Formats: sequence, C-alpha cells, structure tokens
Amino acid sequence: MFAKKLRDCQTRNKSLICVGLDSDIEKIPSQFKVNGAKGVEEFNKYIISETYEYACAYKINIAFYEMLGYKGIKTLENTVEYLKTYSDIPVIIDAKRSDISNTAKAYAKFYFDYLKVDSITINPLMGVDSIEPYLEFPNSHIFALVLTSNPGANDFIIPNKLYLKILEKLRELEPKYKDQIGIVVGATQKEYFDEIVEKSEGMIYLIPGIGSQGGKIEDLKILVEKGKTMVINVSRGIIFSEDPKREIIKLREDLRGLTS
Ligand SMILES: O=C(O)c1cc(=O)[nH]c(=O)n1[C@@H]1O[C@H](COP(=O)(O)O)[C@@H](O)[C@H]1O
Repeated sequence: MFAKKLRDCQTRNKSLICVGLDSDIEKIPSQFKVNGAKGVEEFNKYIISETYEYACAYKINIAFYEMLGYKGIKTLENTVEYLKTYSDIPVIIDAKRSDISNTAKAYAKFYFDYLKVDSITINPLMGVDSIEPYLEFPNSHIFALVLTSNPGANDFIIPNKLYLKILEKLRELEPKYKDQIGIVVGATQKEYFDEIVEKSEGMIYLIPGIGSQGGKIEDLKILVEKGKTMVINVSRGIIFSEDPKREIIKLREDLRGLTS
C-alpha cells in the first residue's frame, strides 16, 4: 500500500524529498550519454546509489524514457526493477494519464500489473470515469493534478478555481478508494495553499516545482505547520547538480529547518 510504504520510508530516511529521475539524455554527463538508453539506466543507478538513504520516494517522468523508443521503455523497466532492490522505497511514475474508461484501464495495466509501481500521476480533467479505472487495481494509488506548478495554471485552473472543483470530486471518490488518492500541488502556488488545505484533509500531497521552477522550500512552511504528509519532488535540481548527494541532504536539512 503506497501510503504506508511512503510513511515508513519517510520515517526511516527522515526525509520528505522525492528524487525525480527526469534523466534527459541530452543533459546527463557525457560518460553516460555515449551509451544511449543504457547510459540513462547507468546514470539512474548512480543517482539512486547516491540518494537512496536520503529520499522518501522516486518519481520517474515517463517522457524522458518514451522519447528513446523501445530501448527507453526497457530502461524505465530496468530502473523500476533496480529501485525494487532498494529496501521498500516507493516508486511513482509521472505519466499524467487520463482517458475514457477502457483505455484508462489499458494504461493502468502497464503501470500496476506490468511495472508494478506504487503510484502514478493522472490528469483528472476528463472526469470521474477517467479516474476510477486507475483505482481499481489492487494496491494502486494515484496523484491527481489539482493545481499545477507551471505558468499555464493561470489559463484555466486558477481563474475558474478548478482546483477546488477537482478536490470536491476527489473527496467524493475517497470513501470508495480509501488511501488511494493523493493530489499534486505546485510549490510555486503558495497563495492558494490555504484554500487547498481546507479541502484536502488526510490527502497526501505531491509537490513539484522546487528549484528549477522557482519554488522554494520556505514556501512550504504552511503545509509543514498544518502537518500535511508531503512528497516534495526535485528533479533537475538534484540529478543534474554537481553533487546529488550533497544537494538532497541540503534540501532535507532546509526542510527540517522549517519545523525548528
Ligand atoms: O505531476 C508532476 O509531477 C508535475 C506537476 C506539475 O504541476 N509540475 C511539475 O513540474 N510536475 C513534474 O515534476 C517534475 C519537476 O521537475 P523539476 O522542475 O526539474 O524539479 C517534472 O517531472 C514535471 O513533469
């Protein structure tokens, strides 16, 4: 079960930081890049070995694997398998999936039956019938996009207060799918945290947007104070830093600083 696995890992590693394996082949160091998709896998193994003691989860954005074709999908699969050899660390695939129910079910089979990952991101805007198929797999978990971190959140989501409407619908689903639904809220959207907190009791937050997108650890103070369970994702800021281990330790310390 994702929620328990996450909480155990957060306690064990004293961390809320999730490492985003957005391993863009164009950006990985040249000694890995020369090996193509295999090099991405080797790079991921290096990042995992440097960070696993300080992370609460790994999030793999599928885009950087799909773009390499079938070899990229194999790299994704091998990375997931490799992560499973590390003591019970939750694996999230960032796929932002959706679709009508039979198609959604087919997508879900890949993540939950084949890869057997702990959670995936989904886009809830096609409605409840596009969300439920992902929840019907044993032990599945989703993070639904509620308020995204990008500037485009100002196009539809914010002016129409869609984040509140999405939350309401997710809450309706909760009794049927207990502990299976988390929410994605961008770290760059701190002015909306209060409203979201009010409507999301008990839900786990996946928070992207720290670092490269301008969000700061201090911006999460209110969520820490409210005792929210959070998975704070940092991708480029860790994996492409000079010293990924130093970076994740620093993020973990900065976050601890908010509570002291
Ligand atoms: O669903 C996500 O994870 C996500 C939602 C969102 O609103 N904003 C966002 O940046 N993300 C993802 O989080 C990661 C952020 O990467 P960095 O900006 O490099 O830390 C990327 O994989 C994004 O696709």
